[in-house]
Amino acid sequence: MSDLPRILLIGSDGQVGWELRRTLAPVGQVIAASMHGHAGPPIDLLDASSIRRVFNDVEPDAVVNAAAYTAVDRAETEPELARAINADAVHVLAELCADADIPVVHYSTDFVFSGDTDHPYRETDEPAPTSVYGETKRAGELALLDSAADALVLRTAWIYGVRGRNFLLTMLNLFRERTELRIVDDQVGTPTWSRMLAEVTAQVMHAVFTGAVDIKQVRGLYHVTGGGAVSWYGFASAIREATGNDCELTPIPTSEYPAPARRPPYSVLDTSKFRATFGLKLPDWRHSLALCLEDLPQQPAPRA
Ligand SMILES: NC(=O)C1=CN([C@@H]2O[C@H](COP(=O)(O)OP(=O)(O)OC[C@H]3O[C@@H](n4cnc5c(N)ncnc54)[C@H](OP(=O)(O)O)[C@@H]3O)[C@@H](O)[C@H]2O)C=CC1
Ligand SMILES: Cc1cn([C@H]2C[C@H](O)[C@@H](COP(=O)(O)OP(=O)(O)O[C@H]3O[C@@H](C)C(=O)[C@@H](O)[C@H]3O)O2)c(=O)[nH]c1=O
Repeated sequence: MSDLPRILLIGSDGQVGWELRRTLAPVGQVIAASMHGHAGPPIDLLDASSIRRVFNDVEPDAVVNAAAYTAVDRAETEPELARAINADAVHVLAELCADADIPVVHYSTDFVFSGDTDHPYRETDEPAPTSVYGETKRAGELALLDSAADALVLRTAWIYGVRGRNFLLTMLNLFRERTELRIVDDQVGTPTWSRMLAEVTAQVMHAVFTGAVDIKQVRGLYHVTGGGAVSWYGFASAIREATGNDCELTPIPTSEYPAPARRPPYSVLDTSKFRATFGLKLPDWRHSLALCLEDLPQQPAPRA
């Protein structure tokens, strides 16, 4: 039997969850729960009894919840499903973690903000979500922050990586298929590498387990993204440049890319509270993009 603390990781097949499996391994004994139970117990966040059963079987020393309903456009027509996963299930987790008196880490999103601003959002700024996804994620934040649980709610943004559904992989696929792409240039945020987020999460968990920080003192809400800011067009251009693709990119306004869900025009997050509390650096998005691209199994060949 390992003396390491037992970490119940929920959503271990998602893009962040998959990275957390590796980064949390030196910090604790990771029990990787997921919908389909590939690497650990199956769990269905739509079923409170499933959450309670897994929790009681695992007897965790901490919980990390990386599961969520993340289909931003589809959520507009499936609000009940999005709410059940992003808010109701989190409420159940909050109660379980509070009763067991164990820490819980949870992720939220820049989409809790309207984006009608031009300065980086701080944790003290009032959320005003303009999409079902954003609304349900805000409800999930409150389920933890208003509970007695020792919760760390990490609000992040624009996650990409070598796995899962994300903008980087979408662009690399489209670069192969198309000669021209039109990309919105009036939504500004900060791309965040899934592995970087998983690494800082592990460092925070380590600090909590070793007592380097007192969870009772630091519990609460934190903004955690890469550094810097860019539009989706700027991000696509950087990916194109770094991978030597010659697909032509045209900047367009959001009005020319209609979608069911409204996205915030400006959702840069001020991460100074997180950096100061935990003494951690958050690399600039360009730096992380370069590291992530090194890790891609296959670079698409530039067209001849
Ligand atoms: N992606 C992004 O750009 C951003 C994400 N976030 C937040 O970060 C966190 C991680 O996101 P990310 O890794 O991108 O998300 P993914 O969509 O990649 O992964 C989410 C995981 O949750 C699982 N899941 C969905 N429904 C259930 C359910 N009913 N029971 C159990 N598991 C379920 C999914 O399983 P399956 O695949 O089988 O459906 C999937 O593996 C989330 O809280 C998200 O809201 C915040 C900001 C930006
Ligand atoms: C494919 C494509 C997208 N776009 C735009 C649409 C959209 O405004 C933007 C990003 O599109 P995506 O669908 O990849 O990303 P989107 O679902 O908006 O991403 C969001 O996901 C959720 C989960 C979050 O929490 C957010 O932080 C954010 O990352 O790019 C173009 O302009 N042209 C294109 O060809």
